[in-house]
Amino acid sequence: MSNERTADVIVIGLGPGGEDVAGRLAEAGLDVVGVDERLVGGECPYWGCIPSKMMIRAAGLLAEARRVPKLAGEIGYVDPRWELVADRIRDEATDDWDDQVAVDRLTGKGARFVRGHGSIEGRTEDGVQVSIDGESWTATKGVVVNTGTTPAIPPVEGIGDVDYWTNHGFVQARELPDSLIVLGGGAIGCELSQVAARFGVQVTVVEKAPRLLALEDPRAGELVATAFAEDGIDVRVGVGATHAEPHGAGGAVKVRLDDGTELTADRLLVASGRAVNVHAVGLDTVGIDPDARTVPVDEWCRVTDRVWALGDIVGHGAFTHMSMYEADVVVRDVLGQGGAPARYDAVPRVTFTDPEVGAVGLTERAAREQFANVRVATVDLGDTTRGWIHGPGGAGFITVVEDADRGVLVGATSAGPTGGEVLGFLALAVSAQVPVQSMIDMPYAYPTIHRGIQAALQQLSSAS
Ligand SMILES: Cc1cc2nc3c(=O)[nH]c(=O)nc-3n(C[C@H](O)[C@H](O)[C@H](O)COP(=O)(O)OP(=O)(O)OC[C@H]3O[C@@H](n4cnc5c(N)ncnc54)[C@H](O)[C@@H]3O)c2cc1C
Ligand SMILES: NC(=O)c1ccc[n+]([C@@H]2O[C@H](COP(=O)([O-])OP(=O)(O)OC[C@H]3O[C@@H](n4cnc5c(N)ncnc54)[C@H](O)[C@@H]3O)[C@@H](O)[C@H]2O)c1
Repeated sequence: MSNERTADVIVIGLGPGGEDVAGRLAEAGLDVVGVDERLVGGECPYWGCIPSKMMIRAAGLLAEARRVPKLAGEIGYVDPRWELVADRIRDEATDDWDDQVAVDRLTGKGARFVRGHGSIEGRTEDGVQVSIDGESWTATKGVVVNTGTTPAIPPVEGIGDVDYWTNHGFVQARELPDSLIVLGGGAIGCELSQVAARFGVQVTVVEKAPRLLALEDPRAGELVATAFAEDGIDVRVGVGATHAEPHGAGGAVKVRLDDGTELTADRLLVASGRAVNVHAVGLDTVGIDPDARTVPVDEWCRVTDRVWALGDIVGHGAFTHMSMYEADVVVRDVLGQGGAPARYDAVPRVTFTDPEVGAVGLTERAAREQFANVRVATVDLGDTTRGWIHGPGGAGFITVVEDADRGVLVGATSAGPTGGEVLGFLALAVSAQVPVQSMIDMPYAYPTIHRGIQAALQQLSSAS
């Protein structure tokens, strides 16, 4: 029996990266056990990226339809139907939150799958000991941890009495409320606020930082706030919630803000960041501070000897593409294949609001802290041919941040109708350290939005 509870590698948590690691190591011939207490694939396919982008696709169509009268004629009354989105999420995206396809994909690659709670118990000479729902297992070669995050519920008095939503409640909703207070104006808060508003919900966003998307270029938050005003969203920035309480039937809520304002709505959506639970997965038994906000790893995603961690918990960008990027690093390290270790100077990210906000590398502020000689230039899309042609929905900008001593970009933001796609060029430029002069000297197709990159680069020589 004990052999059944021994494997070469145990992967605890099968988010996008963990699933990839387990499958690839099994395909390479290792005896791999993948453990997940919920659904194989993690947050992204069932409650994150994919369902939220399905919502955004639908909400974007509504917004475009409403722009038709300004540019193309009459299409009549646009009547949003949330049930179409809810059905598509249930039937096409999540199989009604059933992961059988993903389990079969994983076991088809040769891995074993155990549904349960995994936790590291410590290390012995035989390997790393893992408890799976209380049963002891041994991983002779090592353990990979990809357990992700859970919503961080802010210390707002009374919030525990409120029947609030996190992303899970919103994604699984068959009906939207008439009104919604969104706590947090980061990526989740902004994307879901705009979806709700475009489906007719009266939305108020409360963000305690001075602006929306506070970690990005300040122009991005201002641009999104302007778009939100057009969507009828009430944006309150620089103010946090201090108290919340139920306010009638269902999930109705009353929220008090620290400026004394009281808001009421049919539902509260908490989107105020995410938390890592080191203790729950036993990383404290291998030396990690149980109160750590992220799990420190080296450039090969090693926590310590024979323990690797990847994805949101390592804190180098809570994105599916970073989880997959780190998965590749871990697979190569476990198999001793070498290659490039992880680097984080060109992390791309896109907030899929309309306008989309794409960014890579450093913001201007972060670059000025790191480099002595920084130049920054911004082009407004309205001043480019394609942005001007686009008309309604075409607002945006491209900002480039240069380390002038080396003549390379160290950061960039592209916000606009295709901000996430334009980002591809900028991400390559930052990652490969392409000389700014060679990007200025090349031709750019006309009239494209990405041609605005050249205009921004040309301004760098006269920028400071
Ligand atoms: C609404 C929303 C929208 C998003 N949109 C995007 C987007 O557009 N693009 C993007 O790149 N990212 C997006 N993200 C972020 C993205 O979902 C995560 O970065 C991604 O899922 C990677 O996370 P992860 O690899 O750390 O693991 P996760 O996806 O968090 O999965 C962790 C897994 O570990 C399991 N687990 C946890 N603890 C244990 C345990 N002790 N034992 C066993 N199993 C355990 C969980 O059940 C889960 O299945 C979004 C997130 C949200 C919430
Ligand atoms: N398009 C994407 O790639 C995408 C989409 C959604 C989520 N994500 C990932 O998921 C992660 C979590 O998203 P998130 O939006 O929850 O976190 P976040 O950290 O991006 O934003 C949370 C916001 O809530 C605010 N906040 C915290 N406490 C508050 C309070 N008491 N009152 C008012 N505001 C408060 C913070 O100031 C912050 O701006 C992100 O870091 C992102 O990496 C990515």
